[in-house]
Amino acid sequence: MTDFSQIKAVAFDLDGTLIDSVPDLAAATNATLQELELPLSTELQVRSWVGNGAEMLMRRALNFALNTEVSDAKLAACMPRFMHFYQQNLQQHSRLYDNVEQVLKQLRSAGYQLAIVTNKPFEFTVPLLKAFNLDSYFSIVLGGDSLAKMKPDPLPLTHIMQQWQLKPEQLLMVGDSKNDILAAKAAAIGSIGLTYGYNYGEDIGLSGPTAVCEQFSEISALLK
Ligand SMILES: O=C(O)COP(=O)(O)O
Ligand SMILES: [Mg+2]
Repeated sequence: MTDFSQIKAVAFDLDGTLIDSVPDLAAATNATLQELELPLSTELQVRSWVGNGAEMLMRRALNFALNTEVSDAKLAACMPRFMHFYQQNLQQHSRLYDNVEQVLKQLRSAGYQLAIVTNKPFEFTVPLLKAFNLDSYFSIVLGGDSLAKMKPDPLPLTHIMQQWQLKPEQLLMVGDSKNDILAAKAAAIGSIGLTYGYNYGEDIGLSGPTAVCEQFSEISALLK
């Protein structure tokens, strides 16, 4: 039986964990591809390309559309367009997963400190949290570009442990992707893997999280 009794703080992933953001990410990806007169991506493809930040999403989309490795220069030229399109429609078609707000409220009332550790660029992270009225739950918010390295590097998690003076057994990572689980392992902390998210179409259980949940609501039973 997994023992989370020492946990004092929880770091949450964002895309595929709290928010199903792929519909808007796909729209911004396709608006960028359309401008370049390239073939468009399906939402299913974009689901399998999310996980390593906006630039990697666009790199994967361009590699597929061009049927070859995109040059760094071409990718760099496209990024401002993607950022522009995504900024315009961050929450048009995105939605909160079931019971997210309820569980966050419960955890805060129970005294847990909560953080966001996402690979999404920081400039989109806070507006998206605000759009869904979630910003007040988190006292640390880290985007993929907030520190020198993003998940699966442990740096965002070790940063939180330093900020909040936590031992590894006191911090838990909750996410949908192997990047979340690998970052947690590298930081020597526990993790919960959620099965409903993206994870490149792979089973999150294969990454070996401490526990696997099928629904966000199951987290409250693990953290009493
Ligand atoms: O934007 C991404 O690529 C992934 O974001 P996440 O780390 O919140 O899942
Ligand atoms: Mg995710």
